Amino acid sequence: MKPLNLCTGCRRSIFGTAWSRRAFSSTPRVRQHASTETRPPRGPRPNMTQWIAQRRLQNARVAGAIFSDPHIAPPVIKEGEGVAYFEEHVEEWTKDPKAKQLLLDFGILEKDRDMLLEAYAKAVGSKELSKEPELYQLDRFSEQHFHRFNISVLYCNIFFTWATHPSQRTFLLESLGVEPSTLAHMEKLVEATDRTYMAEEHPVARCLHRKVIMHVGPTNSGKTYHALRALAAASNGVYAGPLRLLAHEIWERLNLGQIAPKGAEDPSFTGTDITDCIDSLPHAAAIKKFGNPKYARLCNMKTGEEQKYVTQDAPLLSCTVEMMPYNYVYDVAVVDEIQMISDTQRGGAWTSAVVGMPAKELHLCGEETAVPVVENLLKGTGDELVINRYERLTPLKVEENSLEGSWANVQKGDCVVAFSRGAIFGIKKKIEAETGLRCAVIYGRLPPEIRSEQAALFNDPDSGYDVLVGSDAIGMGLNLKIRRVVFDALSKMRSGGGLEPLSVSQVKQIAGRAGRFGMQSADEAPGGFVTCLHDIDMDYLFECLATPFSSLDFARIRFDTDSFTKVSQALPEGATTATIIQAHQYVSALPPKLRYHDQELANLPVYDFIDEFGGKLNMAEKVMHIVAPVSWRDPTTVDALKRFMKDSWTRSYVDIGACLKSTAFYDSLVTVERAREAGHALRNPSILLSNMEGLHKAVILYIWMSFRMPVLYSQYDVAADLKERLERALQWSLEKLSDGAKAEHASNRGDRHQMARALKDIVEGRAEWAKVIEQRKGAWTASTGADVGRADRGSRPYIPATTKLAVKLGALTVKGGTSSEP
Ligand SMILES: Nc1ncnc2c1ncn2[C@@H]1O[C@H](COP(=O)(O)OP(=O)(O)OP(=O)(O)O)[C@@H](O)[C@H]1O
Repeated sequence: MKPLNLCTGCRRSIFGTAWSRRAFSSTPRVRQHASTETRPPRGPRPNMTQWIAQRRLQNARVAGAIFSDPHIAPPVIKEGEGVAYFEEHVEEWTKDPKAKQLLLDFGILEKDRDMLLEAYAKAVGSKELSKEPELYQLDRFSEQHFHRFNISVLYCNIFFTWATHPSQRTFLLESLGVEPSTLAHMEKLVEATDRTYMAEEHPVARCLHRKVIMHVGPTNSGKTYHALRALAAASNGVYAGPLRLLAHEIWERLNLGQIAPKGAEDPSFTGTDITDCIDSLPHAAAIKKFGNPKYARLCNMKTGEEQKYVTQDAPLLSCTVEMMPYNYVYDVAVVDEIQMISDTQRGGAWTSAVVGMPAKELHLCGEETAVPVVENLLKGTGDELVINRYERLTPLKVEENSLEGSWANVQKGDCVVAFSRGAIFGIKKKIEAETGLRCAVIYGRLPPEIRSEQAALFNDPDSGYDVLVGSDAIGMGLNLKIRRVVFDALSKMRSGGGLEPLSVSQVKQIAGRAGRFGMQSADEAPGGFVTCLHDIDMDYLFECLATPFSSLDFARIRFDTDSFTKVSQALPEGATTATIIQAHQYVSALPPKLRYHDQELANLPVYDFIDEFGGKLNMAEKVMHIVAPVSWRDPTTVDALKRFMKDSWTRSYVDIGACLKSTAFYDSLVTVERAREAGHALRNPSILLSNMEGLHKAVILYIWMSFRMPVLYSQYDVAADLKERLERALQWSLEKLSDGAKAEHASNRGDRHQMARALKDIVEGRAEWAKVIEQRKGAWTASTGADVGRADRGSRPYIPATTKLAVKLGALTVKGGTSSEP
């Protein structure tokens, strides 16, 4: 991105004439620029634009070291210079010890490996491969590589394509003397990893001629609104979003009739097909109080950790993208936040939905950036694509001035964005001390339920909370009444260490949360504002907001049990989990603009853990543990997983109490509960909070497992109780941090809670499930074999209620103690 040194006049033309509210009320002051004299009080902060330029230069200098050092970012290769780079650096890759070891791990004999690498380097160096750029997809070298390891992956990938191409066969076998068994082995590996025709992996979707409708535009432009109206009008359908918070919200809104179906404006519209029987529904009162009975739809909900069934055969389903069902044909499917298709850890779930969702009408909502990759994926499916583009519904204005480094300038309705938990609590403390305003907090480690509570406190004008301090977690899934977004900084810690600037997309997403349509009070002009704490960050803010979105480079793909099994069979016996995953990445032939999740490579040490602790797991269970929601950088959840696995060896079931109650994290919960009962203040609230957040993640992991291995992880109810206790304690602790705020507010939040209770009632009773479970038990015993046997020896196997219902609905197939869910 080129730095845009915008003068005031240019900014006006970009953001419109009314871009600064302060400009109207006061004489514009002379902007201060970075210098030692004007340095903000927090210490030296580099100008973002200069800093990015410096980092790119550093990256270019270390190009030679990229293959071996995972912490060095690959260089940015300019468009058109990719092929030259490929040819110039090939020898470095062929001599890289890690690349050599990898090929040995893949089962290539040392002698053959060295001959092949030498021949490959010669062939590339002599421009032989550049004559067929399409076969080797050499344009991949010009893509923007901000992800570690990618260049090494490309070299290896092209190496396999070259070595197994029929045109090389005679040369490699006869002239070079490579063993035929080595070539046969490489061919087997290439075949096992081949995903070139991934569209064909979804035969049900391929039988339909789908209409794919993309709703694209900036935040707050009504994209989801239009897609949801189509869903509310469909005779059956599914909504899939990135967060369980979002799945829950849409579930609530559909059941309560808060989404007007497409066509409701038509005078002949009489209501949905449940209008006649609304009075007999358990949530009739809630529908009448909180929604429009004419629009109410029956909708179930399914996330990784939670399932809510309003009725056995509800025509609609709201879920998280990973939980999308692929075994039914729907009339309408809505997939939200489609730009997440390139997410390095979860993007594969969006790719599968785009290619394989069996829906006659598939709505994809999100940023314009995703259009090219979706177009590319749909080339392989033959579906029809329609693109609807939207504009922001309310203006977003950039303020001319920063807060000049002072928290005293924070106002009611502001949302301050910072990028570490420590910074968030520090800022909250300062704002409360300097302004007397009260701050709610939202950050990624906080459970979604608590994030939602904190958002409700901020939105409620009578709660006593005026300001929100949050991380980029505010960027998605929450309807927030933000008047102005204030960036504390425009850089954040990268996962491998060190700071990195926020991307244009991140800045736009976060800034765009200000001035949400329909969230303003009647006396406020529509629209939102954005600024920074420090003057020095303002140029980068302007630059990001003035930069058009650049398209996503690629969509992500994930491995599944099938590919994992195939690849492990093609590798030498005893290949480690890490090697199986690397083979997917380094060998696989993919359609253009597709990449495996980076997560898989970043987590390699973690897979040793699966080998060490998961010795008794079968392939499907291994994959399940790999994709489980474990924050591998969070020692609490990793430790919890270890305890769960060890417990499963020694006991017939995983005892959540035995695993978690002896930890310091559980002690923190007890300490907070005692303080709450006694009405005492908290000592070290930050540590207590952090411990409880970790424990919450461990409990969520247990619940996630209990849906997939219900016999082994049999204490769903105990885990659910613990989760609720933790959420109450977390919420109370956060409120305690704001002395003077209305602590009792959370326990008496009026309508919102009434509505939540009413919706809880609509989930069917458990007696009916128990009957079904009895009927199914025989079949289970036969199919689960050892697992049920083990459970029977210990204690009566307990199947979580929600799993029972899912089984009853045929939504889960319980086999080998594991569901067939992703
Ligand atoms: N035509 C409309 N009439 C009434 N309300 C609308 C209309 N379009 C959008 N809204 C409301 O405006 C708000 C923003 O819309 P929506 O959530 O669809 O935007 P979006 O572009 O998907 O935003 P984001 O990407 O930020 O989630 C919502 O509260 C939605 O109900």
